[in-house]
Amino acid sequence: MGVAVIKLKNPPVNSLSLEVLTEFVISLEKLENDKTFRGVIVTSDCPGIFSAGLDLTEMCGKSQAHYAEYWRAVQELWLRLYLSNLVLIAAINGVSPAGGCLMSLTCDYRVLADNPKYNMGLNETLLGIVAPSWFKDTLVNTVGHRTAERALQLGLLFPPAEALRVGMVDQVVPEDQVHSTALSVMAQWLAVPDHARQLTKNLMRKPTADRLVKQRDADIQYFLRFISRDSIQKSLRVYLDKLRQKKG
Ligand SMILES: CCCCCCCCCCCCC/C=C/C(=O)SCCNC(=O)CCNC(=O)[C@H](O)C(C)(C)COP(=O)(O)OP(=O)(O)OC[C@H]1O[C@@H](n2cnc3c(N)ncnc32)[C@H](O)[C@@H]1OP(=O)(O)O
Repeated sequence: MGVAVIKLKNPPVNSLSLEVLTEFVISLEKLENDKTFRGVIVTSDCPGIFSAGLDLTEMCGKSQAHYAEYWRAVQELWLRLYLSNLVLIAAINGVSPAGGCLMSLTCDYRVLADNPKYNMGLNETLLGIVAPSWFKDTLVNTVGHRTAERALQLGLLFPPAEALRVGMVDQVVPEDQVHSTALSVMAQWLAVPDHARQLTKNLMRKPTADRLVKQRDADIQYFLRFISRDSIQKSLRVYLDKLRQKKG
């Protein structure tokens, strides 16, 4: 039925490095241009981890030029995914904090594996950073304003039952059924004529995407100012050190 599977593979935690973001955009563009494909299942090849989100090492201790290049790549992937003409279904087979959650929120439908460890949410505040307005918009468009307001301020990571309850995911299924469920949901979405579904998707999502498109450069400058602050760099270093020391 013209369905591709994009399996993220950047061990150990599928962090969204500049390279991963760039390759993801290229793969998506190829699929968009190949008319034999109408849908994509986005999933992970890293056991237990859908994606650890943006790569913190790309946002810490690097040059301004690097931050700018990285942020443009984050924007680009979000725009491509959010406005994709393809049906995108996230088969979430692991934990998905922050950017990992955002990636799934850009999809048209989310199937999450029923494993209490597989938390998802925008936890940026717990790192001492702030989810940008377009991350916020994506969450609001999915779960509504009040749930998003509370989740964003508290940096909540929802276990599967809670994620389902607040509407962050559409279905929670046993782990071994995530892929087959994504495939059967895909069949339902592909039963709708492409042009009508695509125009409707655009109607729903373009106003949100346009807000970023209209001020992409300003958004990059905003990010640069924010991420370069000593206090923010310090928060990121402390968080990364905590992650690294967890093992030792
Ligand atoms: C005035 C207002 C202004 C507003 C302006 C806004 C401007 C914009 C501001 C900036 C916005 C940024 C938005 C950020 C989005 C993000 O996505 S930030 C990333 C958030 N991610 C996380 O918090 C997840 C962190 N990771 C984990 O919790 C765990 O690693 C895990 C995913 C649950 C997996 O656990 P486990 O299997 O136990 O693996 P670990 O041992 O923890 O990790 C293995 C190695 O991987 C490294 N690592 C983990 N996550 C990341 C990451 N996101 N980036 C880079 N590296 C990561 C970890 O350090 C380990 O490394 P080593 O010890 O070197 O092996």
